[in-house]
Amino acid sequence: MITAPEERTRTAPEPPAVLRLDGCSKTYPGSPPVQALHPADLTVRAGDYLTVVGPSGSGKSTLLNLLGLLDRPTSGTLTFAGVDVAGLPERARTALRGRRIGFVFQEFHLLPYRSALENVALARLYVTDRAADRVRAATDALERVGLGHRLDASPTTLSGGERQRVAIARALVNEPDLLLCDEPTGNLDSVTAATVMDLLGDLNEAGVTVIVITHDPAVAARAHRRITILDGRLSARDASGVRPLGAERTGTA
Ligand SMILES: Nc1ncnc2c1ncn2[C@@H]1O[C@H](COP(=O)(O)OP(=O)(O)OP(=O)(O)O)[C@@H](O)[C@H]1O
Repeated sequence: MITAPEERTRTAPEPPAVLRLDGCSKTYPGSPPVQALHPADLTVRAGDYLTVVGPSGSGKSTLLNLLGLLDRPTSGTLTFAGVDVAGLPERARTALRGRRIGFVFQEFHLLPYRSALENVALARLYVTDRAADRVRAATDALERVGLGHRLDASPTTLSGGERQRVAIARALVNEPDLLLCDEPTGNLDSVTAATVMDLLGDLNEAGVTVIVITHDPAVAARAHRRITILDGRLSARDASGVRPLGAERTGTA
């Protein structure tokens, strides 16, 4: 079939949104209350690699807790994989989080008396009670992060970089829609940190949607999209610098 020129030049449709914030804000109660996140709009699409960078106290943890469905916004709507999650009951939010978001933290949070394989396989209890499936998926995930030869190793015998790889394998084991990383290199020396960031880049190249929250501009520079957070306000940053903010809202990124 001959394709009309206008069809050939038509741009590909945008990938689906994994996560959408529409006017999401967060105010912690107290006297006085603390507005940690001003109303913000943000869309994260399948295959994105996005970093949120900001100094201490700027609102990074507040945003991470919202993006990871660990907390609810004070106002606005938050949609994850097409589901409006702000009003979901806690049990449904926990299920969504366990199955569809992989978390990577600065402190690796591995169980010291379990092998690498067991640490990863345990996370798959969210999706199956079949032990053989859990072992297979955990083996695949550890191979994916280059640790197929250390399945039986205890985390206590692994280096910091290897521990973080196990944590990344654990985050991947349920094939999540989103990998959400909170200061993933915070406990690593700069050389090891670079290898972990290389791994996150490779995973993104392979199609994994990645968000990294960090105070480290070098880590942030790895991403295709960079969001800055300052005093609870988001702004978008790309190679050309800070983009002007949306006129109607200060937090459109
Ligand atoms: N539970 C809470 N109650 C009241 N205020 C809070 C609460 N949690 C955070 N805050 C305040 O909200 C603001 C943003 O805090 P947040 O922890 O999100 O920042 P952060 O960028 O993650 O900081 P850091 O890098 O130091 O961890 C800060 O002023 C903080 O004091």
